[in-house]
Amino acid sequence: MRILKHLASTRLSSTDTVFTQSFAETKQAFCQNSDFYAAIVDLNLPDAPNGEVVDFVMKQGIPCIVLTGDFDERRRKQLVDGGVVDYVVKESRHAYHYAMKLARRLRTNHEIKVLVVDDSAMSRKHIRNLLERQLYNVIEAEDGFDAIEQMSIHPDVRLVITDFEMPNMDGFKLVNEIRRKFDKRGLAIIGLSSQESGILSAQFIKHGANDFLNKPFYPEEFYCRISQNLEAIELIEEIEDSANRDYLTGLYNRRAFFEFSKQVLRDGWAHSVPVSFSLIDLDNFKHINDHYGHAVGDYVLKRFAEVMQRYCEKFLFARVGGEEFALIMLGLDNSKALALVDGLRQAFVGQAIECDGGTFHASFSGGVVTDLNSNIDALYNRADELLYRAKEAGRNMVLGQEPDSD
Ligand SMILES: Nc1nc2c(ncn2[C@@H]2O[C@H](COP(=O)(O)OP(=O)(O)OP(=O)(O)O)[C@@H](O)[C@H]2O)c(=O)[nH]1
Repeated sequence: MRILKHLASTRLSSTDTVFTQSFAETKQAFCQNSDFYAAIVDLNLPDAPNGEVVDFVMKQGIPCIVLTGDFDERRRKQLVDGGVVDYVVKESRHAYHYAMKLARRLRTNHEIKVLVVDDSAMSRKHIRNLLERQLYNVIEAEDGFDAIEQMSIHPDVRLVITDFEMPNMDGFKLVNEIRRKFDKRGLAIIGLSSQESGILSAQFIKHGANDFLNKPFYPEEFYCRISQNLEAIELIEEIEDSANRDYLTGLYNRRAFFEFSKQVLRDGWAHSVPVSFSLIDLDNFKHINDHYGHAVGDYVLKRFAEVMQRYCEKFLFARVGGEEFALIMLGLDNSKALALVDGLRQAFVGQAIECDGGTFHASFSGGVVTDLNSNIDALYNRADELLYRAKEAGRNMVLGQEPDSD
């Protein structure tokens, strides 16, 4: 219980967790809370020594993870066949981590689309049942052509589980086809086969699959492979996201901004809507650092980022330099974009920044330009000229372009 409480506080910190130590306490907890989304249960409780709690939890319609001290194959099979999400043996600390991780996944699995491709309806149904037990969002396809069509309808599928032997198009060909459009960073593919040939697994992987499972498989093995492959994708996403972010403010960094803004410009051009661009530079920032200290300077940058997140959430923005920020606004003409950035300025100036010596107010200057057909470098240079003029004219102001150049 101590280990579970510790893990819950670190790994499920955003979830309310209720701990019970007997069957009676468990029933009471269900009377008091109607919104549990998962349960981790021990089979042996002082007042319910034979796993009675499992039936009780499952009757409430809650996914149930068994975490037990005994490995009994007959019991394991009975529970897994009966619908528990997983049967985890408390062999090591890792087992507790695994159960917690699984509980955390159950909260978000409904957002993950899994495409199951198999010409056998029975096999599809079996895999669907296993996946739905862990609350995944399942889509089915009965052959390769159907699978390709389903992928075009659901491009947000994160995992494809495909059989090898299928009419019209085998598993290898399908993996090849899918990989033309979807790379390994965003989509995992697991191949399946009941053929004895050991070479199949290597061939599946060479054709672009991430993993392979021989049929028939233990449900636990199936679940381990699924979560491992999905975790690998999520990890890549996290790494990519942190490479795109500025460490101090959490906003996009300069490289990401320049990359993503190309698409915004393309969208503006394709839909013939204006695109406005603003360059923003905090005023007298050297003085803030010199006078209040570098830590306060950092704090000001973070506070500004927060205001920007609130004010500009619909648009793409980033910290593009030390105290320099950029914002690209699809669909706003120059006067609307100017009003938005000036509103941002007023909101920021209105905030008192607290520090050891009391409070002070910081400001920024900005330039806003608009163009339908310009590239990002040209917009940047023109906004920079306006920003320079705003600094020259006394700071704490935002300048738009002359009306006839909109
Ligand atoms: N605290 C802190 N300071 C930074 C960071 N990045 C850049 N700076 C500082 O920001 C200051 C920018 O100074 P300047 O370019 O002279 O501009 P300024 O003082 O804002 O003056 P104007 O732009 O003309 O209003 C420099 O002193 C940099 O060291 C950062 O991440 N944290």
